[in-house]
This record gives sequence, C-alpha cells and structure tokens, in this order.
Amino acid sequence: MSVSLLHAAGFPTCFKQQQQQLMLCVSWRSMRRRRLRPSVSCCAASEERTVVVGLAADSGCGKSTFMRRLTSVLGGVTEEEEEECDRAAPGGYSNTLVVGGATVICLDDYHSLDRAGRKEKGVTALHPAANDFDLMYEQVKALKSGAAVEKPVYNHVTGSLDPPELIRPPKILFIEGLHPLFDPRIRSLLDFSIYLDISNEVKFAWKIQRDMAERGESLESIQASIQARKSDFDAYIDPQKQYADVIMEVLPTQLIPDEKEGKVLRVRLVMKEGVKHFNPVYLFDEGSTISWTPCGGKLSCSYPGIKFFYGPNTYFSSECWRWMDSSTD
Ligand SMILES: Nc1ncnc2c1ncn2[C@@H]1O[C@H](COP(=O)(O)OP(=O)(O)OP(=O)(O)O)[C@@H](O)[C@H]1O
Ligand SMILES: O=C(CO)[C@H](O)[C@H](O)COP(=O)(O)O
Repeated sequence: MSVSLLHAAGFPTCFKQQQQQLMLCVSWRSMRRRRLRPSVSCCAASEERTVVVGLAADSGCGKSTFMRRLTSVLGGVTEEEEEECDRAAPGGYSNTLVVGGATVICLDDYHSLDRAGRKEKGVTALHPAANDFDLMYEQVKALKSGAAVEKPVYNHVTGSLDPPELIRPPKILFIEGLHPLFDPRIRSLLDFSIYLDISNEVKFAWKIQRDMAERGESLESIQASIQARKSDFDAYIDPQKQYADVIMEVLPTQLIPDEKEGKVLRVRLVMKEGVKHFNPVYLFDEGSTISWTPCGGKLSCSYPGIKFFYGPNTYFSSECWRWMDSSTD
C-alpha cells in the first residue's frame, strides 16, 4: 500500500513534472460525467472478504485524480469486466469505476436530496441531511460481506437520481467522496482510509484550473460556490481527517515567495503508526528525524529548489504519526 500511495501522492520528487502530466489528463470525474455506459463490478463474490478503503476530500480536491492513479497500479479494465458491464447495465449514467478487480463507488450516489431538493431545503451536498448514511452503511456492509447491492445513482448532469445500478462485491472496494469517514458505523467497516487535505489556496487554484477550463464556469461563480460551502465543509468534511490512517496535505510552496498559481506545491504525507497491514514509509532511516536541503552549488534551479523533512510528529494531539514533507521548486 505504501508504494502505491506514494506513487499516487507524487512522492518523493518530481511533483512539478507530475503536475504537468496531470494537466494533460482529462479528469476521470469529468470523463464519467460524459460517459453513458455504467460500470458495474463484474467480480464474482469470492471466498475472500472484500477489503474496503475510504477516500475523503472536499469537491475538486483530487479524489478522482488520486483514484485514477491508484487504480492504474492495479492494472487496466479487463475484457471480462467490459463485457460484464455491457451485459449488466447497457445505457445510462454511472459514477462507478471498475478496474483490476477493484470497484470505486462515489458516495455522491447516496445524496438523499437531489439538486432541486437541496435548493428547496437550503442545504448543500456536504450537509448530512442531504445524504442517506443508513443506506450507505447497509450497502457497504453488504458488499464487504460478499453480497451484491442495487446502489442508487446520482446523476451530476441532470442533478437528479437515476435508476439504481448493480454492484457486485469486488476484491477491493474504494468508497470515495465527501463523507466516507463521517458516520462511525461506516468508519468501522473501513480497512484503510485516506483524507486529501488541500489547503484553501491550492483548492481554489485547482478549482479554477478545472471548472473554468473544463466546465466553463466564471471565476466569480467558483468563488461563490467555495464560499457557500465553507461552513458545511468546516463542520462536516474537514473533521473527518482525524479518523484517517493517512492524510495528504497539499499546501502552497514556501520556496518561492508569492507563488500564487498553485503550480509549485508542498506536500505533507501524514501517516498513522500501528495501522494493520500498513507500514509507514520513511526517508533514509526509519524512526529518525531527517531534514534535507541540498547544496545550492549543485542545483540547476534557484536555491533551495527542493526540501525534504521526515520524522515522528503529532497530529490531533496524538504522537503516533509520522510526517514526510516534500517541496520542490
Ligand atoms: N495531485 C494533483 N496535482 C495537481 N493537480 C491536481 C492533483 N489532483 C487534482 N488536481 C487538480 O484538481 C482538479 C480537481 O481534481 P478532481 O477532479 O480529481 O477532484 P474531485 O475531488 O474528484 O472533484 P469533484 O468531487 O468535484 O468531482 C483536477 O482537474 C486537477 O486540475
Ligand atoms: O460536492 C460535490 C461532489 O463531490 C457535488 O457538488 C455534489 O455531489 C452535488 O452535485 P452537483 O454539484 O452536480 O449538484
């Protein structure tokens, strides 16, 4: 898991280069919004139990990008998966991704209020009242215990709920969305959890990049949408990070004064100690504290160009965490 996570997070180096590569990719979420054929898991219920991984983040904070990179480690979609999908649910819209024996479901599908309903009640999609946590729990529990479910589908194009789709239990079930760690019952089903903690500055830069370029939104509407969701984000989304096994913080760089474009970033990987089946990664020497700033004379870019930190640290008042900080110019 550690290697895949590092790959997905872009550690330890070349973050800038990877960003450029990412920018060439079409966002998976935007692809699936256009896609008209649902993906339905085609893995037969196996003797082994399904491993459940939660990925939490605010909207526009890289969940789809992260999942696309993580599942690329698992391999591509097999012919059997394609055929099963075609047979099981031809036509229609889906937020689900099936790849390499893993199924990624998007928790937006558990919105109990559609776009019109939220508008009428004056709540955002981040508010618990707009989501069906009972059904989310029942279905994740069923999948984990090897039973298929008829999962609802929230259609981001129409803003309403489509007919449900069949999800069979995969080897690995990823639940990604706004609230995978919100409900204690659902938290108890997770074998591993990740929170993408994107600072306001970077979130804004990424949203502008995606929503202006790909969705034709104006700067003002992006600003207004972030602002309108801010109090619910603070109340219901952000606190989930204390329950995650791994938190990836993406922050503005400290290496370039006044860098506003969000093209150069600082990434901090926060890893909980003592999580079953997870070995936190380290730089050079496990358990030590390492801070590295290269010699300016050896750099082809402006000093300091790159900076690393690794060591034990506290997070939410607990000491069983390790941090890795990486910043590149
Ligand atoms: N690791 C990354 N490095 C650089 N840019 C990124 C990274 N992850 C995401 N982004 C930028 O942020 C944008 C939003 O990412 P993405 O669509 O994956 O977010 P999301 O959480 O799935 O959003 P939503 O829930 O609104 O669909 C991307 O289009 C990309 O521009
Ligand atoms: O936060 C979101 C996704 O993470 C969306 O805003 C939420 O799902 C509502 O969808 P839409 O904006 O299409 O009405």
